Amino acid sequence: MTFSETMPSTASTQTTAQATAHAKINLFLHITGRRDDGYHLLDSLAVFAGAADHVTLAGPSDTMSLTINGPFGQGLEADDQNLVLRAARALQVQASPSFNGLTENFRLELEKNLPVSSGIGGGSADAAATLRLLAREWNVDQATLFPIAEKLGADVPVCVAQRATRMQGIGEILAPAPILPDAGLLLVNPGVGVSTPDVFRAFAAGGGIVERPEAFLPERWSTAQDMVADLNATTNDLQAPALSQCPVIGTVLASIASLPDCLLSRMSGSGATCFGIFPNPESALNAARILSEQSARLGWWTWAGGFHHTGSST
Ligand SMILES: C[C@@](CO)(OP(=O)(O)O)[C@H](O)COP(=O)(O)OP(=O)(O)OC[C@H]1O[C@@H](n2ccc(N)nc2=O)[C@H](O)[C@@H]1O
Ligand SMILES: Nc1ncnc2c1ncn2[C@@H]1O[C@H](COP(=O)(O)OP(=O)(O)O)[C@@H](O)[C@H]1O
Repeated sequence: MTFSETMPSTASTQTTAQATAHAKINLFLHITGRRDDGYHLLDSLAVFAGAADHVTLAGPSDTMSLTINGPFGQGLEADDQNLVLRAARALQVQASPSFNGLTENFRLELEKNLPVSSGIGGGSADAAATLRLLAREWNVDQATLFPIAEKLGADVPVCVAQRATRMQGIGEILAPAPILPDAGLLLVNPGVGVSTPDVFRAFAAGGGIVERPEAFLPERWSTAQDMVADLNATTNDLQAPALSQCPVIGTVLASIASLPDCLLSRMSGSGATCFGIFPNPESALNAARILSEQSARLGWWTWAGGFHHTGSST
């Protein structure tokens, strides 16, 4: 983590620790099989955007507690089901034998900037950020976080790593991904939550798994154009089923595709957030400016910038 992610100082003398929970984007998502428990096997290239939530240790407390603020905080309960508290408690159990005078309970604060249930793994990223943050505080080795992460959700392990990763299985098999170019990224969410189970159900009902050769990925992409040339041979298998549940996704995809310099327009995860790839962050910001009148009128959330290039622990 960078210094600014981990140790911002408050106005008072107290020092707080913070971790950044970057949005996960599935640049492609192929469904390759199904497990006996009904979960679908994936082959996906997960990358991270500059857009992020923030989790802060706001001070010691009698119990592990959570407050939520930020533009998407309303409607998200700070209860035992919140992935921040679930992650904190899961790690607490593992770390407890070695507390030795360390603070065991914290007031946690979540700044919720990412739309909820939107295919960019905000809850998973929050859980992963909480694990990384408390692991630092309690001197827990980051490598031991992965088994805990897996139990919290299919996307949590990749969010612990928080670097471009090829994910397989249901998200527990992680392999290195190509080094990414300095491409531009535009995210657009139409403000409609999509149910992940419903989208997987619609996928199965719509014909299910397509046999195809495994996607080819090089060691690096030097330009956004090179990356998109390879991504054009891939798809998001959940896009059509999500569109059948939530037709506005089609409008979002077409709007992104019509923007100047857009190289690719696609949905992330189970939706409804869609992304556009642009030659560089400046062209993505320019595209967001052009879209701003339409997105304000329709109540769409947008974010423009680049990839988060650094892994979580650097
Ligand atoms: C589709 C992906 C791709 O990265 O992203 P999101 O749309 O969530 O961002 C993930 O695999 C989502 O993982 P996650 O968000 O943890 O899913 P969960 O809440 O555990 O799953 C909700 C439900 O979706 C179905 N499900 C989920 C994942 C999977 N590989 N196969 C499934 O069939 C199951 O019915 C499961 O009960
Ligand atoms: N901190 C959190 N942020 C977002 N969602 C959360 C959080 N904790 C629990 N959830 C629940 O997790 C589910 C998935 O949320 P999210 O990760 O935003 O979806 P997606 O992976 O589709 O973007 C939602 O039903 C939400 O209520």
